[in-house]
Amino acid sequence: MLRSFFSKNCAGRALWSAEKRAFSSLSIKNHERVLPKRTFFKEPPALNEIATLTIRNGPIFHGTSFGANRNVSGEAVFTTSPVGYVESMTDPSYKQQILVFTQPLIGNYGVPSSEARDENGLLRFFESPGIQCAGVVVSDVALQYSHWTAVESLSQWCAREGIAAVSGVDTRAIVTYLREQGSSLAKINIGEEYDADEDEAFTDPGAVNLVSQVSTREPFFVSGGDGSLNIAVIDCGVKENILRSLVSRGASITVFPFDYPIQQVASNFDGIFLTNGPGDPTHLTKSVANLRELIASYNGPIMGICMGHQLLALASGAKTIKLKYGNRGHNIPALDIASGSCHITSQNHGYAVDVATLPKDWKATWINLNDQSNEGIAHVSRPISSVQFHPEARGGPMDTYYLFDDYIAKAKEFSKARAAATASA
Ligand SMILES: NC(=O)CC[C@H](N)C(=O)O
Repeated sequence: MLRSFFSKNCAGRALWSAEKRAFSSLSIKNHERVLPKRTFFKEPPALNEIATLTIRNGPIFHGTSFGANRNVSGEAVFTTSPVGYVESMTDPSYKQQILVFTQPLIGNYGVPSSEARDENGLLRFFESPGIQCAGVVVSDVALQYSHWTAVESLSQWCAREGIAAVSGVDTRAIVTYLREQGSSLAKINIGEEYDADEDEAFTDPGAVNLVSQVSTREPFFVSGGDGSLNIAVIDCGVKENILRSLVSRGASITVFPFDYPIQQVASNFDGIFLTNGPGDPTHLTKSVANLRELIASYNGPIMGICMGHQLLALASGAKTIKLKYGNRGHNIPALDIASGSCHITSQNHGYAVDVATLPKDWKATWINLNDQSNEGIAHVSRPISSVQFHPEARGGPMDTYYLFDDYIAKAKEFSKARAAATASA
């Protein structure tokens, strides 16, 4: 039975009516994240203009612009992914970051349509409705493109979305600097004029709650399977492929804003899922407090990915740390401690769980074989676990897809147990 809670406005938001069926598509809008309106720009790409990447207290790189005629600021980070620039750039976890690609040629297969949907009504090619990073830096951009899904070039896409883009710089030198000095604040200026010393022009994404900028404003529902398996997703900036991975396995999902008091409605669900998201997890004090109550009161399976992993760790009482330059790529080896097997994983994070601070009823389950940082935790006796890497991939290898199968199996088991308990009550 759905409680009247749903009809209340618990976080200053209008929620759907309790009188309607709990998870019916009649009661809430299907398949749409409620996000601030996107602004599109009409100007063509600023091609052949000088573009300057200035790293705060660091080197300055002059190249050529191929995106919007706008100056941007953010945190410069690098990714070693050879492909998947569309997926990376639309991943909300890259919010306010300037993404440097180590792959020398980017853009050669163009950009697919943002409108395309799959059979469940989810975005087909994008990980969110549009570009999330602030800017991109590449060694060489392909202005000519060819792919059956492509509708425009990387350059046209960046211009339309107001994203600054630089090519013709030595990305090896940038990456060498970032590896030695750590992820750094940076800005991209288009045109001849730039002021390397103008400190206030550097915005620090680590200083603010970025999740509130990318999480859905309202809960939404996506129907999957026969409707009997219901998962609640806490959206910290969810990648569409997390939603696809749940729905394609037969789950109906209700996606909640990041700070929603999930512990108050959790008993309606067969499992809770915590998503990826941008920025420093310690800003999300409300979400952590909600999770702490959830863990204390809910017996179903809880799974977290990346930001979700870090939030779960904070809720358990552990701490997170900022890594020097993070892990971003599609080729990162992670060891499953229990089985002793190594999997190649997709990653995008700057923070990590400090495994030394894990309370005794939690254990580390995965380790990064490049830098030995934590890649996963689990509760010692309950079906609660999370991973730092991205089992949903997109882009990247699908080696750890099976973690979704395991989670869905646990949710089905819990669903049966719930049904049996209700029947005998
Ligand atoms: N992809 C993610 O969820 C990233 C988590 C967090 N923002 C970090 O950088 O560590």
